[in-house]
Order: sequence, then structure tokens, then C-alpha cells
Amino acid sequence: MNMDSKDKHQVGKNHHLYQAMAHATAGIVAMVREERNMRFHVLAAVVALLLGWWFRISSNDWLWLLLVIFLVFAAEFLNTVTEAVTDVMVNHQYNVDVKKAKDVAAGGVLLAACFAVVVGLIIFGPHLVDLVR
Ligand SMILES: Nc1ncnc2c1ncn2[C@@H]1O[C@H](COP(=O)(O)OP(=O)(O)OP(=O)(O)O)[C@@H](O)[C@H]1O
Repeated sequence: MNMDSKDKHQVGKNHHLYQAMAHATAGIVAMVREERNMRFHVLAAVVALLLGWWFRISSNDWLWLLLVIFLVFAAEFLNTVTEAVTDVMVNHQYNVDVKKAKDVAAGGVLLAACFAVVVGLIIFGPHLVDLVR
């Protein structure tokens, strides 16, 4: 992951809240810019949010929807961290432990995405059935 910022040579701790926020924001921007899967998750989240608005879902449903959206995002962020750290550790050479770490991280994203699909079906399924009736 290439996270250019004006502090790109910084290796120590952040000194101000502003600096910490700037680096955290750079991380989010880099995820969306550089990770194709993340862009897909964002698109899916936007579609789900628009459907929620269109079908006027309940507060309880909004909570579930927001929970699964952020769960998938968090899993994808951890997946990218795992890839970046392990790639540096083995300098892109084949390594069985790196394979396990990457496969497990990817499995976490898959599980979160499956959970999101199930929640989406429970929330939107009845609305979509009503729509086609
Ligand atoms: N250094 C490595 N050593 C062993 N196996 C590796 C290594 N790098 C990648 N792999 C294998 O290749 C798979 C895909 O690798 P990686 O996650 O880096 O690529 P990717 O397809 O770009 O992932 P994503 O789409 O999540 O960004 C891993 O799940 C793992 O099985």
C-alpha cells in the first residue's frame, strides 16, 4: 500500500491529534483508492443505504445494516494490513506462515460479507417480495 502524505518520512509517534487524524484519514483514502475489493464494499454499502432509505426501514434495521457495513469495512482493513505487513516481512517471497495469515484474513472478510448478505436478505427480502407482488 502506497500511503503518501506530507509526513511520509515519519517513523515515530504522532505529536498532535490533528497529525493522527490526518494519517488515519490518509489510510481510509488509500483503502478506497488502491483496494478494488474495498471499492466494491463501498458500492454495496451505498446501494444498501439507498435501499434502506427507499424502503423506510425501522431504526432497528438501520442499526443492523450499519453494523454489518462497518464489520465488512473493518475486516477489509485488517485484511489489507495483514497483506502489507506480511509482504514486507518476507519481501514477496513464498512463505507458508504468510499464506496462512493471508488466507485467514481473507476468510474473515468472507465471513463478514456472508453475514452482511444474510442480514441484507432478512431486512430487504420482505420489502422486495412486496415490490414484485
Ligand atoms: N508471500 C506469500 N507466501 C505464500 N502465499 C502467498 C503469499 N502472498 C500471497 N499468497 C497467497 O495468495 C493469496 C492472495 O494473496 P494476496 O492476498 O496478497 O493477493 P490479493 O489477491 O491481491 O488479495 P486482495 O484481493 O485481498 O487484495 C493469499 O491468500 C495466499 O494464499
